[in-house]
Amino acid sequence: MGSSGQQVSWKLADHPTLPKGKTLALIVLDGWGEYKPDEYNCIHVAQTPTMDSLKQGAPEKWRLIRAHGKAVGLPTEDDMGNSEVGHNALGAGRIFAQGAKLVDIALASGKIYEGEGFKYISECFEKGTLHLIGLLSDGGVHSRLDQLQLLLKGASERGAKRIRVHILTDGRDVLDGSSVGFVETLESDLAKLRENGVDARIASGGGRMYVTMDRYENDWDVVKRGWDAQVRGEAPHKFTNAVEAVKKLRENANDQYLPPFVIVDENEKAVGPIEDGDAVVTFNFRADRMVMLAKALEHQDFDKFDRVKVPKIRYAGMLQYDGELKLPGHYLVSPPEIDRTSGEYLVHNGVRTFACRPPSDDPQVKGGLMKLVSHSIHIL
Ligand SMILES: O=C(O)[C@@H](CO)OP(=O)(O)O
Repeated sequence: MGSSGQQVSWKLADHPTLPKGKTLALIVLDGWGEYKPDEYNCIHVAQTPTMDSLKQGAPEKWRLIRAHGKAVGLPTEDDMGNSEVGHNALGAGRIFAQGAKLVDIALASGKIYEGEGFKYISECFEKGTLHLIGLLSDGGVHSRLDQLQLLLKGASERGAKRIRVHILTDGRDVLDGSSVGFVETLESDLAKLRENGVDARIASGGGRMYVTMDRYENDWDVVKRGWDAQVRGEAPHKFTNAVEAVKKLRENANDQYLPPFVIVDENEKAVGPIEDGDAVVTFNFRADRMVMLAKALEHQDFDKFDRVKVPKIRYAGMLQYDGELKLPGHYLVSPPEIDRTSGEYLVHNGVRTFACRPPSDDPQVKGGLMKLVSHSIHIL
């Protein structure tokens, strides 16, 4: 059965030019591409004899494929590609809407608020606080500021009376230093919510590479630093204002590596630690750098660091980040369901495949390009 529910044949017709029985290599070069041939294009400027000879040796066979924008299921042509969307799109043979686009559609139609995930967290709005944790930028790779803004508006209109945002500054998908402007924009949105009677504030923060957004269980201390600030309200730096915090901490670190900070009131008390009865949403749509926090928030038997305090909360991800682990169990938007990948077709047609990939790409590749199938050999 295909995703439409129709019975679809696995049979592949013979290729018109590729000979049968010969070995074929598919090699993915991360970060390689063609663009305007000017002095700022490092691939154009570099000496690339092998690629040049491949291109010039058989120009009739040379093709360019798009790895960004609508061609890979992103919302607009201005959206840059990235490893997750690339791995999902390669080999699918069709364009699947990716996380960013699925969230846009769900927010625009309002369906996000009708889903099980939102209903689940909104049970806490009457008595508890809604915490939103995620990357604060308009990079569009892991999250987007405009989606956070819509979620803040939508949640407050649907009963959230107390909201705390735990920000992670970017400087990787966007220019270093842009964090200050993003925090100012968020602060002015939160001020408007306060004018309308919603107690909305930034509660904590830190740079994405130093706080929270580690991936593939590389360094649990990164997640712990975030946990201490977000859940326990503890961090080495305390400020009463988030713009001031980011400006001050940037004197010694760039956006990606800002140390963790908490926002405190006039009595030095953290304004927004996560407590029993609260709701938590991680608003990144991209999975890889949210999975570790999702485990810490959701797993009862978590043992990667001492959480000290484990509040009883209702937690939902923007998307479900790991389909195999069903993590998290509650989510606001369903992730893309990528089926019938080229790897599956090859297996069904008796073509043996050998796949070799870096372990770091494992979760993404498993879902897309080479979806693990029983007859292929995968080497990490
Ligand atoms: O480091 C990451 O998380 C992203 C950029 O945000 O890079 P890549 O898509 O190459 O994994």
